[in-house]
Amino acid sequence: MKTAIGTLNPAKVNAVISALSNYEHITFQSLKVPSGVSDQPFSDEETIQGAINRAENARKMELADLGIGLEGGIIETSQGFYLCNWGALTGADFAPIIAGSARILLPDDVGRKVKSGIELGIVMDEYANQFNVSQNEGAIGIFTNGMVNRTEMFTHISKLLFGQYFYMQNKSSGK
Ligand SMILES: O=P(O)(O)OP(=O)(O)OP(=O)(O)OC[C@H]1O[C@@H](n2cnc3c(O)ncnc32)[C@H](O)[C@@H]1O
Ligand SMILES: [Mg+2]
Repeated sequence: MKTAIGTLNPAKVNAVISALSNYEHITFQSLKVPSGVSDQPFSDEETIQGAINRAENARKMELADLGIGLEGGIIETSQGFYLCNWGALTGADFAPIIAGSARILLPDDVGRKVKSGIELGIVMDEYANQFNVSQNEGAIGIFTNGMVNRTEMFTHISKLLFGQYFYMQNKSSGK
């Protein structure tokens, strides 16, 4: 079963592949696609929409059976700014399957810089004095001292997505 992944970011691609490593009948193709939302989504709603758009764009461009989209964003609450990440799994004959991940509070100065219009990836490189944080451990890796990295978090989302898909398949085939 051919699945198109709507990104070339290795932190995301490796996450999807590792989540499905025991399912050999599922093959993957990754490609860069438009998310249809801002480069830095700023609400759950916008982040979810970005994930759905990536999944659908990837599926259609690759003529694949399934499309998967993973999108990172930030939300503002009365407690401060939180990192949020969402994923979507789509196919021609079912409504998008959605899943979100754990969220953590960001330092206020990081959140405010993102709110002022700078992408989190850029803010994080400067904050951590590193290069390409978003393609490696991610903000979540930096702020959890490496205990949960971005790939691990997206692996969890990928399992939540495909798990729901397999459940739906089994249910409709009466298993
Ligand atoms: O190539 P794509 O798939 O777009 O990967 P990306 O790293 O840009 O990731 P997103 O578009 O999903 O995330 C939106 C922005 O938020 C940043 N971002 C999101 N989560 C992050 C994290 O955990 N660590 C660092 N940057 C993060 C990311 O770098 C982008 O600037
Ligand atoms: Mg991006």
